Amino acid sequence: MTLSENEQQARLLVQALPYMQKYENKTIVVKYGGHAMGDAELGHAFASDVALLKQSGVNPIVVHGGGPQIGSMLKRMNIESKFEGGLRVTDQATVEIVEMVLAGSINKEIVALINQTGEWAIGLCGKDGNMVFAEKAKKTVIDPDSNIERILDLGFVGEVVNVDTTLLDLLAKSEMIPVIAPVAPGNDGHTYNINADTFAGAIAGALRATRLLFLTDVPGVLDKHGELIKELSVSQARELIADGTISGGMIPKVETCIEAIEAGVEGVVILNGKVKHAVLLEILTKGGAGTLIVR
Ligand SMILES: Nc1ncnc2c1ncn2[C@@H]1O[C@H](COP(=O)(O)OP(=O)(O)O)[C@@H](O)[C@H]1O
Ligand SMILES: CC(=O)N[C@@H](CCC(=O)OP(=O)(O)O)C(=O)O
Repeated sequence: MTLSENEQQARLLVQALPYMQKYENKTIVVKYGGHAMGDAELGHAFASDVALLKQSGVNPIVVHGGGPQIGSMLKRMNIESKFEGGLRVTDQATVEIVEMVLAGSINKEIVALINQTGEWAIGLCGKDGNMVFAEKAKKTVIDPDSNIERILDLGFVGEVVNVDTTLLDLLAKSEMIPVIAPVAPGNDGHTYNINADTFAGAIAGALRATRLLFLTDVPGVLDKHGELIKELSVSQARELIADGTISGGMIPKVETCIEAIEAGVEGVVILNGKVKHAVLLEILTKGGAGTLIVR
């Protein structure tokens, strides 16, 4: 016997109930990466997922990136840009563009998309409400030729040194959904450009979030045969980095996941932001959608 369309829809809605109960009043930080943006339909689907979570009693917080969008604006302005160790070398002219693109246009685009659903979003960056403070990143790399460790001077690239959750705690009790750009001040008065994954990890850690979701452009962490790994412990994740299965941009992402879990986040999920409604499928369905990393 085949189920009528009505019955199928009703079943789906009923199946979401235990997950709505599980996440009621819990904080879910969603990192929305620049590669997952750009498609209008996907953008609307993302905004409606976040809106639905808020409406069902969850406390969603969006942290967004915008690497490719910063890249195109720098190109339009004829400012050269390069990456070292996965981070954008950021001089004064670059940090001004980074702040303009991240805390300006991209932030407000996401806010507008969520507001169009009838929910209320508020656009912020680390500067608002003294939320995040940064200091100059102290990143080192091993020179492959000499095998000697060298310190990278990345200019105004920052590392998060403090998160004050006063504003976010206040917003959690309100109708507002925070949408945060990864830009923060330093005690030295400079503005710092922070990798959006790292920034999302720091926010989730400070809030002891129940879930931290990373929306990227692959289904999750893949094994040696390219198959999706549904669940990983911190130690298994470390082994996959050590044996080279996890490489490139996935290394800092998984390292951020590990740090977030060690800071008190219950579980981190890496999933494909190019799949429509990826957030809802992950949070409100049985199968989940990507790779769950837990302690
Ligand atoms: N084991 C792995 N599983 C999945 N992706 C991997 C793995 N190892 C390396 N990668 C690479 O990591 C990329 C995701 O990292 P990154 O490009 O930094 O994401 P984003 O720009 O979304 O933050 C994937 O597109 C893939 O090329
Ligand atoms: C220091 C550093 O590299 N900052 C990033 C911030 C944006 C970002 O991380 O965006 P995605 O998540 O889309 O990659 C940058 O300038 O590109």
